[in-house]
Amino acid sequence: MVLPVTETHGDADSHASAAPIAIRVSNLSKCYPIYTSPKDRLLQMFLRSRKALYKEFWALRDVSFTVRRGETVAIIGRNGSGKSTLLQMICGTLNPSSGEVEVTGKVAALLELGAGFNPEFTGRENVYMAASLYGLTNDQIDLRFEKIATFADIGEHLDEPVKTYSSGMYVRLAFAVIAHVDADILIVDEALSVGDAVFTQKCMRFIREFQKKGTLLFVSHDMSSVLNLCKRAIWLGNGNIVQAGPAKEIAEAYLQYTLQQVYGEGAELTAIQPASGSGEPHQEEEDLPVNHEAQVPPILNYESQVALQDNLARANGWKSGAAEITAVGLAREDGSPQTVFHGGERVRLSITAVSKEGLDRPILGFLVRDRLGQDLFGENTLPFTSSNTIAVEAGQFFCGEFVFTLPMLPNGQYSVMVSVADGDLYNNVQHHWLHDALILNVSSSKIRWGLIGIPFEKVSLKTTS
Ligand SMILES: Nc1ncnc2c1ncn2[C@@H]1O[C@H](COP(=O)(O)OP(=O)(O)OP(=O)(O)O)[C@@H](O)[C@H]1O
Repeated sequence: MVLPVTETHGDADSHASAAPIAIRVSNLSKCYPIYTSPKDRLLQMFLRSRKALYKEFWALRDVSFTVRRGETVAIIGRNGSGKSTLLQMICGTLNPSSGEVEVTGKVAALLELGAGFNPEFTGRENVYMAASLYGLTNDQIDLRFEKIATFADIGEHLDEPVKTYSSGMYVRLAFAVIAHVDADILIVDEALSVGDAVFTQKCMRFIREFQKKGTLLFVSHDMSSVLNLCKRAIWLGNGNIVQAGPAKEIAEAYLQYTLQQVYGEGAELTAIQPASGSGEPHQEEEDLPVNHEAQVPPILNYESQVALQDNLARANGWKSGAAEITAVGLAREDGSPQTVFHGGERVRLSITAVSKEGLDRPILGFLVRDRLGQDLFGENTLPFTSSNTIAVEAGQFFCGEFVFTLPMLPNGQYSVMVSVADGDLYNNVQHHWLHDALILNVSSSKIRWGLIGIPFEKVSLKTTS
């Protein structure tokens, strides 16, 4: 295995069709009584069912589907479409008006801020309370507490009442608990997005690991997260299933629907089916305008600012003890320090490590990941040094440098994973791996589409006969 190594992402869905059913939702409905005045609500208590002083509001109506063990299924839909209502009934925190939910296995949920913890209790007390609700004994919680606290990483706030927590701290603790209760089914919603980049990455790593064996229901308005994590999606609208099927198909249909809502009736959007042979380009390659100039300035100012955050001391990861990364830095190409960079700028990324036991063929590598943990780009020293490898002795420091053009990234936070290994292309051993040694904060980016931007040199609009 050679650096940078892509961690294996769970592909549980590929065998999902043969797997037993983990969640069965049958004709599930939830009706809320809506009173025009509080007085009517009171009066209704006396009248019981003799006369209805309320209107019925069906938050969910006759919803049925199954999820097999090992599947990751997205639940999407506009605000108020019934997603939380459905998930609360799957968790057992809300009773259905009719229909049934059958769940095989232990369900743990990270649903909306505010759910779950007692605000008057400290974080520590809430961990014990929440974990015991998930069936853990006090002894089991004692044994796992350190891991939960390390995952949450909220320091001394753990002994303060939860009501004083920021939303990020709250989610950190809530996720740390559900990650350590041996859940078979996880339900995660948008609440996750309030965490910072380091925490979100930690959660995504946990989720990807969980996907290898567990069942996941993932609620999101972010279609790129849905496509990245899920193979199947269920679209809810006004309490009904609008469409269910492959995530790509559903996400595209949902996107078209939401765009239609934005455009209104003035423009009707129709789905386009590819005609046979439509994959062929309309123009021969040689007809396309080619710009031969070496350095063409971009016609738009795509500049995005990349602010650097050294996270080495707080980075998550693991080590064997044979070698350790001691510094990671991003500087100008000439090596001079800088804390704010621009997309398209030439930069130098350096990784310094120390050998503890002596390494025959050290390798240093890095990988830049977006907030969902998707690998964007990276490299390791091996392909460049295989013909003149260096050996390092115990106690010796060594440094790998990578000079490249910083790509233009959409706004957001990115983490830089770094690692040190020893070996060659076919046989190498990782010694120190840090998931988020550097954080890149990208702002003012004009890049709107895709994971990475490119500078467009020529864009035109003209009429053709
Ligand atoms: N206790 C309640 N009493 C009356 N109506 C309710 C109650 N709880 C939810 N609703 C209504 O049920 C509908 C579905 O709500 P739900 O919270 O499930 O939607 P959602 O899809 O999760 O929305 P969001 O994306 O905003 O979280 C909404 O119209 C909401 O106003």
